[in-house]
Amino acid sequence: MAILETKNVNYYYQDGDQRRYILKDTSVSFEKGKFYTILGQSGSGKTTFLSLISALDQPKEGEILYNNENIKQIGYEKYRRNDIGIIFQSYNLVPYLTAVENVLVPMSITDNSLPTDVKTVAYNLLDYIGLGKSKADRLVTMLSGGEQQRVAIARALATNVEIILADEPTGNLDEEMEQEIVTIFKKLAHEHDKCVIVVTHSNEIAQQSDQTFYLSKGSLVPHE
Ligand SMILES: Nc1ncnc2c1ncn2[C@@H]1O[C@H](COP(=O)(O)OP(=O)(O)OP(=O)(O)O)[C@@H](O)[C@H]1O
Repeated sequence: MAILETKNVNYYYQDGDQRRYILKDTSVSFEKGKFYTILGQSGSGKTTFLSLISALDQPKEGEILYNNENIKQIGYEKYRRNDIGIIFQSYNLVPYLTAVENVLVPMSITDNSLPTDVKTVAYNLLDYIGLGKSKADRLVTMLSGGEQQRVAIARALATNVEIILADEPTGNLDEEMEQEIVTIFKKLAHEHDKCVIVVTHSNEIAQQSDQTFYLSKGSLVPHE
């Protein structure tokens, strides 16, 4: 069963009296336990699509369903707070906080029920993702790019969400680090039953995913 679905989603920018369509009648569905990639040329609308399923922006027409419920009904803010984790190319961590403090931020605002000892959960998550206690207690600006992106992944997982969304998560990383991050995404999907959706330019990453969609001329087409 689909955990996330778009139904006849349209998105366009108004250019004078013309509408420039970025997404046209887009209907796709995503399941738990799968690692998806979205490929497409620069400017094709990949980030736009991700911002719609992240509820950072809203479709002009059509619906986005989480567990069969329109995210508009759930409430965009509530959906963002409780149901998804987002990872950005530039990490978007809070620079004056330590790694573990960054992971604690979403835990303090979610409505999801979490264990009482959230700090232990945060340390365990960082450890799972490859950052031990000494790095967890370091200011994030004192960590390497790859380590910062691991913190961002731990932060995305901290509220126990089922959907992980990432926009060019390895865009700032070297190949070795990229592979390590991709391995984490695969594990999250296959061992922890998450739905992982990654926007990327990389065919190498796409080849490692369970399903690739190619975005072109407003359509998201499954890629064999
Ligand atoms: N505020 C805006 N007003 C008008 N056009 C916009 C606006 N924001 C984005 N666009 C256009 O929408 C199109 C899709 O942008 P988007 O960032 O989603 O593409 P992308 O596939 O993620 O590109 P890239 O791979 O380069 O990041 C682009 O042509 C962009 O110029």
